[in-house]
Amino acid sequence: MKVLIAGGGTGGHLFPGIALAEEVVTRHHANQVVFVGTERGLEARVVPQAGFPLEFIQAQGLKGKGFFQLLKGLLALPMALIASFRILNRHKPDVVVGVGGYASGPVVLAAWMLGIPTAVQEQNALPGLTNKVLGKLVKVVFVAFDEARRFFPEGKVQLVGNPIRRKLMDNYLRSHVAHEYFTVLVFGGSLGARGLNQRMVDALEHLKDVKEQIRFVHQTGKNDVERVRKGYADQGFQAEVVEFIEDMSAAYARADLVVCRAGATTLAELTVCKKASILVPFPFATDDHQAVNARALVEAGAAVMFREAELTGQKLAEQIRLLKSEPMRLKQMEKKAGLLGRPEASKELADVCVDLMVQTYGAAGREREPQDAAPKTSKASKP
Ligand SMILES: CC(=O)N[C@H]1[C@@H](OP(=O)(O)OP(=O)(O)OC[C@H]2O[C@@H](n3ccc(=O)[nH]c3=O)[C@H](O)[C@@H]2O)O[C@H](CO)[C@@H](O)[C@@H]1O
Repeated sequence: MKVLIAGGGTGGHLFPGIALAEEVVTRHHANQVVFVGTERGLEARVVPQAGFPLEFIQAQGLKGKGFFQLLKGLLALPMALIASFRILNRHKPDVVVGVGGYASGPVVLAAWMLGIPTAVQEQNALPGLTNKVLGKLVKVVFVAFDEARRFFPEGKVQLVGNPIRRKLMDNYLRSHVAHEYFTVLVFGGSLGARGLNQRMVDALEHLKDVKEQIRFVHQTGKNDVERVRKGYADQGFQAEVVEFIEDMSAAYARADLVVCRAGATTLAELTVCKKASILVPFPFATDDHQAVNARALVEAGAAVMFREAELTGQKLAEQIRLLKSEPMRLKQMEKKAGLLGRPEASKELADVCVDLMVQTYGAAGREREPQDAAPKTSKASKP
């Protein structure tokens, strides 16, 4: 089976795609995955690192950018479609899955026009514009929140959760590694969050009395690392402050408490890794979708949420102190987070991809050019 995954931009869109890709290629040695993204997205760095081929198209967003940006985006669409047709004709995928982000729209649209089976994966409780439009065309819409169902045609929706990268899945079985100090992991989605960085630095002066008992691992995003590092140092706290955490699995495993945004992929990871969290949704997310995402965890008792506008450093410090002082409550929150986890999401997505391929091309998949074909011996047992 060959799956083409389109989209990316940020980690929240890309990493569920990587998780699906990992599942597909581990199922059978002849299975292949190719990604299509944009040169300015996170995929340009992460996909090659993960060992998957990546094609680029030039694509732009259409929503919320003003009239000229909209016009620019619309004018760029025909070129993006032509590039997508070329890529699809070259790779001849059995299934195309859009994960959101700029490249997703044109590639999934082109695949649909060519009669290739298509699906989209919507990570959030409130879908973005592209997925709402594509949802009308594709065969299957994967959602992670029940709230997202109502935006898509009935009968196409499959509620499977957000796929989690393989390395993070290790935490499903072993969510803690031994460590000496109470450890707080602070991160602001894949790009970091200045607002959250500031609140955390402001909180430190209210945590001085427990500074010997507490450690921080803090991801800042670009251009804020020095300022935040200095913030911890000035107050005498031990903290690992980095721009981006490559190994989130290790970071979660060490964390007793997570302070973060409420991006959908982050939340899926918190539940699979069974982590208690303080959530501060990104206040400018389209339709406030991060707050809606967060609600599921808050209502289940797995997290507490603060709106950024109402969160002072002092309030954040009080909440950290409170949770640190109540290990039983933290354990309960972890348990409740775990109950929401969907560790099988990538498997379920991959199963549906196989079904889509079989329905359209039969069990052997599409005929390919010899250099691209699966080894002869394996064809009978595909996928
Ligand atoms: C500002 C914005 O619109 N953000 C959106 C974006 O968020 P964003 O890209 O921030 O995505 P999420 O918070 O959902 O996921 C972040 C991902 O990045 C990984 N990670 C994070 C930090 C780090 O240092 N290293 C690392 O690997 C996390 O493990 C996770 O896999 O996509 C999400 C999923 O559609 C949406 O819910 C968010 O609202």
